[in-house]
Parts: sequence; C-alpha cells; structure tokens
Amino acid sequence: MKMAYDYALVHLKFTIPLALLLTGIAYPILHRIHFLQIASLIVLSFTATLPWDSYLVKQKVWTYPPDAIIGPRLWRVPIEELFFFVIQTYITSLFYILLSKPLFHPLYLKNQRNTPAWISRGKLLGQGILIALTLYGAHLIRAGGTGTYLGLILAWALPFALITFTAAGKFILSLPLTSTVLPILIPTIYLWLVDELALGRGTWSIQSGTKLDVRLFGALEIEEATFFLVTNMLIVFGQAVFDQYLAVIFAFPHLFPTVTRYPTPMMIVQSRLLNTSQYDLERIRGLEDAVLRLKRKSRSFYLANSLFIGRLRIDLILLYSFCRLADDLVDDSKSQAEVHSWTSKLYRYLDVHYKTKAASTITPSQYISEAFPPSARSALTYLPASILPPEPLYELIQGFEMDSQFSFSTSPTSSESFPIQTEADLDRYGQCVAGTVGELCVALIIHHCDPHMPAEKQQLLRSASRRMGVALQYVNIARDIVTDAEMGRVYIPATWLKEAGLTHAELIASPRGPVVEALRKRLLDDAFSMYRAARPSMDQIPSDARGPMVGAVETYMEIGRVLRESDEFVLRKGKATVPKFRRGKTILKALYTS
Ligand SMILES: CC(C)=CCC/C(C)=C/CC/C(C)=C/CC/C(C)=C/[C@@H]1[C@@H](COP(=O)(O)OP(=O)(O)O)[C@]1(C)CC/C=C(\C)CC/C=C(\C)CCC=C(C)C
Repeated sequence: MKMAYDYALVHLKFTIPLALLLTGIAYPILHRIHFLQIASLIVLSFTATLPWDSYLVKQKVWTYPPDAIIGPRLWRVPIEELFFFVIQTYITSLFYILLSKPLFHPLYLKNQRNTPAWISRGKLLGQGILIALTLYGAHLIRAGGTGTYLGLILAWALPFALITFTAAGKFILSLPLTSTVLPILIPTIYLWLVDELALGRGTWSIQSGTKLDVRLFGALEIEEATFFLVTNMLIVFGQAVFDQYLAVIFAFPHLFPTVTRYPTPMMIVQSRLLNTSQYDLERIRGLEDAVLRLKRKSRSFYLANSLFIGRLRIDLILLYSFCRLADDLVDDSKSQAEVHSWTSKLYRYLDVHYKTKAASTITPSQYISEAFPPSARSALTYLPASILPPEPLYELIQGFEMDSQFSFSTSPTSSESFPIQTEADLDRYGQCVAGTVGELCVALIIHHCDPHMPAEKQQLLRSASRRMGVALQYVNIARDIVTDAEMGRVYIPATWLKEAGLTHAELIASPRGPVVEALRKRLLDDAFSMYRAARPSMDQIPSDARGPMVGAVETYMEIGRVLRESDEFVLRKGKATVPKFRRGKTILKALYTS
C-alpha cells in the first residue's frame, strides 16, 4: 500500500540520518567558513536545479505519483524534491570537507610556472570531454525520443561542470584522488542504492519514451545513475573552487595583507579575478619546506596542524619551522664556536627584523642570504615576525644557547658543569625553549582570531601558555632521559640527582632502573601539575582555535600519560610513543569537549 509520504520517508530513512551522522562526525572540525561554503553552494545548486527540474515535470519527463508525495510544490516541483537539492549538496559537501581536512591547500595552487605537463594536458582533456558531452546532450534533446532525459541531464549539468573545472581544473587535478574522486563516488553509490529502493517502490518515475530503458543494476535507470554522478561532481568541484580561492587569500599576504576572521565575499571575488601569475611561488616553496620539516620532525604537531584553518594554520606551521630550524642549527653544531656563530646570527636576524640595532640598514632577506645556508632560508624568510612579539623569540635563542652548554662543557663529567643545577634552572630552561613557544602560539591566535581581546584576558592567556609550554617540555625531557644521556645530556636538576644518590656521570653511564624511573615520575608529576593549573585557561582561547590547540596540547600530554602507564620494559625498548589509534582518540576527545 502506497502512502502520501513515501518520498518524505526516503528522506527520513536515508538522507536525513546520513546527514545527521556526518554532521556529528564533522562537527568538531567545522568552522563558520565551512557553513558559509556549504550554504553558498546550496543556494547555487537550488537556483540552478529548480528551473530545470520544473521543466522536466512540465514536460512530463519526470512524474511524481500524487499518492507518493505530501502535496506542496514550488514551480511544480514537490517539496520533497526541493529538500533533496539541499540535503544532497549538504551530504556531499560534508564528505568532501571530511576527506580533504588533512590537506594543506596552498600547496596545490598552480599557475603557468609550476604546473606539471600532465596537469595542463589533463585540464584540456577534461574541458574537451565536458564540452563534447554537453554537445552530445544537446544532440539527444534535439533528436527527442528515448535519449531526451539523458540529453537534458548532460546539457544542463555539464556546462556548470565546465565552468568550475575551467576555474579550478589544475587545482582539482593536483589534489589527491581521496579528496576528489572519493567524495564524488561515496555519496553517488549511496544515492544509487537509495534510488534503487525508491524507484522500486514507485516514489518517482521517468516517463517511458524519454529514457533509454537501460539499467545500471536492479531498477536503477542509467539516467538516474548519471544524474547523481554529475550532480555530486558539481558539488565537489564547487567546493574545490571555494577552497582554491580561500587558499589564495590565506597563502598570500602580499595580495591580501589583512585577512578578517572570515574572508568577505568581496575577497572571494578578488581572489577569483586575480591573475595566477601574481601567485608568490617562492612562498609556496617555503610553505612546502615548512610542512615537510613539520611532518619529518613532529608526529604530534603534524597531526594537530590539520585541525587549524586559514592563515593561523599557515603561521603556526611557519613558526614551527623557524623554531625547529633554530634548534637544529644549534644542536648540529660541532663546536662551541659554531654554536656561538649560529646564535649570533639568529640574534642579528631578529635585530634586523625588529630594527632594534642601528646596524639594521640591511633588509631581512639580504641578511638571510648573506648569513645562512640555502636549506635554512625559507624558514627564516617566512617567519611571521611582524605579528610576533620579539622578546620570546630572543629568549628562545637563549634557551638553545643553554642547550649547547651540554655538548661543549669544558669538564663534561663534573656535576657542576651541567647547566641545570636546581629546579629553578630547569624551570628557566623550560620557559626559554617552550614557554616562549606557548606565548608565540597565543600571539598568533589572538592576532588571527580576536585582535581586540581585552588586555587582561590576553595576559591571562599569555601566562597560562607559558606554563603549558613548560609542562610540555617536562614531558619531553621525561620521555628522552635515555636518548639525552646517550648524548651526554642530563636535564634532571643536580639537586634531584643528589637526593636520589646519583651523580651525572652515573646517570649517563646507566640511564635506566628504578632510581631513574622515580626521577622520571617526579618530572611527570610536576608536568601534570603545571598542566592542570594552565588547562582551565584554555577555555578562554577564541573558539576557532580552542579545539585544535587543546588537541595539540593533549596529544603531547598523552606522551606523558603513556610514560606514566608504561612498564620499564616498554621504556627500555625505546622512546615511548602514543599509538596511532590512541592519538586519534585523544584528538577527537579534545575536539568534542572543548
Ligand atoms: C599545530 C602546530 C603546527 C603547532 C606548532 C607549535 C610550535 C610552534 C611548536 C614549536 C616546537 C619547537 C620545535 C620548539 C623548539 C624547542 C623545542 C624542541 C621545544 C619542544 C617541543 C617539542 O617539539 P619536537 O619537535 O621535539 O616534538 P616531538 O617531541 O619530536 O614530537 C616542545 C616540547 C615545546 C612545545 C611547546 C609548545 C607547542 C607550547 C605549548 C603551549 C601552547 C600551545 C599554548 C596553550 C595555551 C594556553 C592558554 C594554555
């Protein structure tokens, strides 16, 4: 028995539950910008589909048995069908957003100078195919008869596909297939199955005489299968066009000096109208270097970076790249003189940037190419220095200088020669190498997310971020006791060693065993008490950055939790790491709860 709400039931059973499920999954990574993207696409697809669908109903190509629909119509199109335009766009957009979340879109921007030949050829081929199929569609319509419906689909949808592919073809082709083909195929196959069930029940039908009567499988007409495929392709292409324009806005400060929290429609238009020859390809290469450095050196922050969006994500990656480079320059030095040479150059680099010394007539880029090797240049060139406070950057270099005292101590076995004698020294060291990093991260967050934040709140976040940075550094030290000892380094304060009855030389010779474990536990206890003190202030971080920042901090603290749980055997086998699944769970928990 057929009911007047058969079509509505299709939504209740198949489309709405999937939309809700995807919303639940994507919720923690959705920003307002995604909603704007989806809403714009819904408006576009609604406006483009309504007249076409209305025409189909008028021509009786397409019929809805009156006993399968509730009743209200707009331009002859039943309300359930109108809802379909909306929900399909929503579902496919969410698949696209979820599957492209790990991507860093600026790296996929292409212009004449950086496009591989296969992409240029692929774009031309794609355009050719779309034009040919549009013409074929027009031919089928003109011929009338059984090819009419297929012709109407092709001649209506493919010109839109051609427009979007022309606007962003190179970008689309350079994206991994998992974020283009997959978000087209998954909802398409799902909707094929839904259609199969719905058509089987006669919820809607295609007029015989206007269809080819070829079925893909079961009762699924080839026209219906084509319709879902091409409309999902349109949605994914539409989303990619937006992402390309946003990537340009976020990646190029020389074209868009100030990016508001959410780019305005005017900025999107400007980005669209830009000649791609204006892309700063050097900067793109710099971003590539930075992402590579992040990927190679830190699993925790690499995972966390994809949770941020826009220019904040770019600037955090660039900040990481600078910190890592400066640390590596000092760490890899072969003598105290080399350390001194690098730190002097890094201080001078900051002087030049912040014009703190009269000598600063030279520009930062001149100084960078004069003083640093090519492999170091991009990390220095693209540090977003103009929006970072200088003091923590100077202090960070001081921290690296402290580190070098381990490697080049004049009497490496004497306990007095170790730079960390007391708890206060350890705290000072943590403040320098990690408290500063916390403060710099917060400066970027305030600049990008809430530049008018009241001064007291800024101060609260600054001091909490310094504490949190130190907590992370203690976890880092607790994790690396063995590897540090192998390099002759001991970060545990001399006073703690003395209390435990150990000398530096003994710890270096044998960095394992119950006494060392007790020291590790003491470090972790301190780390977690600082973490607990700073963690509530993270609720004051602007909402756009809060979840991702909590995620970044929590994945790092999870290393500490693993250390606390691990038995000596695990620790003896090597560095304690957080298993992938657990890391994923930690991030998700942080995102859902903050
Ligand atoms: C998401 C993203 C890309 C974040 C970037 C964060 C960033 C800029 C990190 C720089 C790290 C770095 C190379 C610093 C140099 C000194 C150093 C080595 C510090 C240790 C970091 C560990 O890095 P590593 O690459 O060794 O990582 P692995 O262990 O190998 O995975 C540190 C432990 C310090 C890290 C400290 C922070 C990131 C600061 C934390 C504080 C906040 C994020 C602020 C929280 C805010 C409030 C209000 C509490």
